[in-house]
Amino acid sequence: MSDSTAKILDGKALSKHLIGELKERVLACVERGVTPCLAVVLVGEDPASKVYVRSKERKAAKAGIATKDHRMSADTSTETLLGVIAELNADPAVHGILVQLPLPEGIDEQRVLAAVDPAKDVDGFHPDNLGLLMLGRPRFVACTPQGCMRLLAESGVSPEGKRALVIGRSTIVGKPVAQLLVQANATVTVAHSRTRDLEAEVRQADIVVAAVGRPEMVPGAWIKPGAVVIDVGINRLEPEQPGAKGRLVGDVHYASAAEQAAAITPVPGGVGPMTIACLLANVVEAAERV
Ligand SMILES: Nc1nc(=O)c2c([nH]1)NC[C@@H]1CN(c3ccc(C(=O)N[C@@H](CCC(=O)O)C(=O)O)cc3)C=[N+]21
Repeated sequence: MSDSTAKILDGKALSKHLIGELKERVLACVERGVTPCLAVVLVGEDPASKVYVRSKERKAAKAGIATKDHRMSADTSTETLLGVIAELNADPAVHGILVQLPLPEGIDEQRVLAAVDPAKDVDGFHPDNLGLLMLGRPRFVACTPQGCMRLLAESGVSPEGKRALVIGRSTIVGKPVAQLLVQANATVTVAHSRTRDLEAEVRQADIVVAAVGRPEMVPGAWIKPGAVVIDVGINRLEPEQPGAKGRLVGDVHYASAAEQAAAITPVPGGVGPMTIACLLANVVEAAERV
């Protein structure tokens, strides 16, 4: 018998609400003669990336944000890509620049990310913006970590004084979300592939942020009763029938975790849509600063 009482942190609904709220700010920009514009740079043919990019562009349009698409072939050189970024940096009509990751093999990702004008770095991946976050003076904060914090706020549980566990230490999610949790006065542990006893860490955590990209790796039985679970993983399982589409699951086993947790994000419909809403909010912020 399931006695699931977990509050479902509905990222899809919340992101709709946030994008709706952006419309007014976009209008205020437009009245000053500034139409917020996001340039999206997509290198190569990764089908999943194409889906994300399309979804971003559709939602941008809903908020009244313009988008400029730059598709480049997978064999593009780092130099050519740097040239495109220099043009976008210099273009006053462009307020935000997003270079879709991962970049194809052979492109120097660090050089590319560092080349984006930090004032247009709506992904928050430029070393300046990562540094400002570390200093507690954030300018652009990476979108997925921001989305996680927004969903955590939605749970009604304050991170202050709580034990927070971040599983994963990537530059785009794990590290920045750990930093945001520290700034929210949580006691933060970062677990990763070399962590000796992940189960023991999870069992102690009042807040779990899972960002490893391994389908259902955290069983619900590990979740401390009353914890808040923020699941960043978006993993597509092998389809049950050939030709069918596999199911999307998170890094946490949702059904069993929902029986333990006070609040939990679903996959899909949790962190993913919030990432896009936060990206668009960053674009509007960049345009407002002009
Ligand atoms: N520079 C850069 N910035 C990014 O923010 C970035 C990136 N590169 N590369 C790829 C990842 C992935 N990403 C997602 C955003 C939303 C959903 C999303 O909304 N997913 C839906 C499900 C979509 C589906 O059905 O496939 C959901 O979770 O409900 C997923 C993935 C942003 N990324």
